[in-house]
Amino acid sequence: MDLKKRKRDSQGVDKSRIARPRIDSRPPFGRSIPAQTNSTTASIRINNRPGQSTKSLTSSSITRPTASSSQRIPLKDRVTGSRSTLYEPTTSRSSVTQIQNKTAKPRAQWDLRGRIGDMQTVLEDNQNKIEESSEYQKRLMTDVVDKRSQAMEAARRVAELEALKQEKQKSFEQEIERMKAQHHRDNKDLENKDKVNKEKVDGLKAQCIEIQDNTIGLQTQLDQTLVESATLKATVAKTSAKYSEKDAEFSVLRMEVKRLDESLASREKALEDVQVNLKDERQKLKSLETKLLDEEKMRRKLHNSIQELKGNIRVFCRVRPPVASEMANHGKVASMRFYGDDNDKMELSEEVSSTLGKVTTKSYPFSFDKVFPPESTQEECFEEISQLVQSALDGYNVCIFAYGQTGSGKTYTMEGPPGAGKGMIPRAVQQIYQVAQQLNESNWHYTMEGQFMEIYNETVHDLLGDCSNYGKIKHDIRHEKSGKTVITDMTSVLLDSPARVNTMLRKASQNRATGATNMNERSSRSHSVFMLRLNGDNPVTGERTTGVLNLIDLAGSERLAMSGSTGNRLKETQAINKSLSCLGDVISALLNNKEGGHIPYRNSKLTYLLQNSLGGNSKTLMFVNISPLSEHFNETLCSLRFATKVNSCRIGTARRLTR
Ligand SMILES: Nc1ncnc2c1ncn2[C@@H]1O[C@H](COP(=O)(O)OP(=O)(O)OP(=O)(O)O)[C@@H](O)[C@H]1O
Repeated sequence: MDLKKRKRDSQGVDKSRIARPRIDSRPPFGRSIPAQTNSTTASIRINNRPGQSTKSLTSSSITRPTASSSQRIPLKDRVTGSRSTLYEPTTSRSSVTQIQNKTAKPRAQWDLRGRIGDMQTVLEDNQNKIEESSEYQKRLMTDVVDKRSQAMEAARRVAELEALKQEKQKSFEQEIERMKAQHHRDNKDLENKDKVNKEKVDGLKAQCIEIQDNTIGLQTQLDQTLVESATLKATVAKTSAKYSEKDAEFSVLRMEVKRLDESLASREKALEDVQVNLKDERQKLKSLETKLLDEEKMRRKLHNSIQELKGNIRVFCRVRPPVASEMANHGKVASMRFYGDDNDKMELSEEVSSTLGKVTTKSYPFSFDKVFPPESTQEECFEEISQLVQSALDGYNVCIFAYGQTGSGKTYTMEGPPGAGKGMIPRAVQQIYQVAQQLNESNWHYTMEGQFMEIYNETVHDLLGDCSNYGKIKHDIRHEKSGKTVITDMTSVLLDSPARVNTMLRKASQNRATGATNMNERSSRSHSVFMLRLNGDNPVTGERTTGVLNLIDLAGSERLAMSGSTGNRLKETQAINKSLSCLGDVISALLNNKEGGHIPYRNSKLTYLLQNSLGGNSKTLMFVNISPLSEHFNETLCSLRFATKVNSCRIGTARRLTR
């Protein structure tokens, strides 16, 4: 049923069902219902809805039982479709006849009594039926009431269903709207996704193209690799062939190895014998080492004895050659003669005119430990002093001076130009390195520290320090009880290679140049002292030594009268002369050699600095440098006389310094 029709019907009870139940034309009894029975009316009031008019049901609208039916047939409820519990009356007229037929024969006309009796029976029967019908009607009425309440219930249910339907419809519509909106959004999303996917697809296409390009490239590489692979295969085949050859060679070698193994076994046997011999040899070597140490000690002792025999203070005289500039200026060379079996004598001579005008030659003979004529080389000079360097390594204090007038060759002798002409300082250091290495074999290990200072106008300057501090720091000299001389704030350089010495000399030269406007001038007017401290350590014997090698380039020794100086220069010259004179005094005092006698070391900075190198425990060598020119004759004479004085000085037996 469509919704509209159902809505219309929901206004009241379905009249088609209620008002027009299917009427069975058959009477409910076995015979026709009498007319008076039909006239029986039952009025039923039906309340469809509040406010609706009450409709009445007549008996005609009630189903009647068919006349022919003698069965009890349940009536079907037309509204609910369920079977009714009402049953029609079963008694009928024919049944009366049947009773008569069963009980007796048909009554004769005359049998009024019998016939009245039959009629009474029929009457009673009819009365029963009427009662039944009345009850049946009552039941029908009850049934109608039930049906009506069912109809109302059904109508209420229909209304509820209608409301539910409305509600559902509304929710359906909302759901449809929501779904439409969702659908719209989904569409949008899909469009966006589609767009993104398109972009991705485009990207993938581009990648695809790139991959295709790469694939082509790789294909090309693959082709090349295949070609290379083919080449390699060919190479492998060749190598395999070679390998076979080598394998064969290897077999031969294996046999050789086997042979060598056998040989090795025999050699191992021989080695064992050698090891036994070696053990013996080691023992011998050990005893030889001990012997060597003893001999080294003996060598030192003998070396020192020789030095002592030679004198702990020695004087060498060196005459420099005339330089080119002097010859160009028509310089005249003084007359000198060098002689003596040991090249230890020289004679200066000059022509002297008497008051009568007679010219005679006056000679001045001198004898020193060694005399080096102008042609002597640096190497020859060093040969003579190398033994003193050895003494410094052995732990003695050694002092080597260069004394002479300005320009006599002191700096040349001490430092010299680089290369073959190098002077005593670089040669001494070089020898020390060499000897120190040799002494390593006798378990002696040496370290060297160098200090380079200048004494100018009785003030000590550090030539290895910061040049900006030059002349600003006051350096004090202290002598420790151990015999070590300490100069405060003085730079000390570890000289672990000969190259370091050259660097150090350059630095000293630069600092000297900084301190003076004219370097040559300054070097002439100051004493420079290179102090090399040598620390030896022998862990085997436990011996430790400290030797000091002092190499001193003295200031020009020219006399005050000769220098013709004034002002500052005069002051400088006085300071130089004082210090040189003090040096002479110290040497004279040492010459007197009185035990415990006063030695005036403190009278000058130079002698105080060299106190420990000029005393009894030291070895001193003085180079007297002289000029070959006759114009310097008198100064040369003075220098040689000073040197002779020094040479006659015999310093007491030297003592070795031990730490
Ligand atoms: N044995 C030598 N052989 C060659 N040239 C030398 C020799 N001795 C010195 N000379 C040269 O003589 C000149 C002066 O020498 P040097 O500067 O060493 O003298 P000096 O005594 O140190 O002078 P100063 O007191 O001014 O320092 C220099 O040109 C130097 O090269």
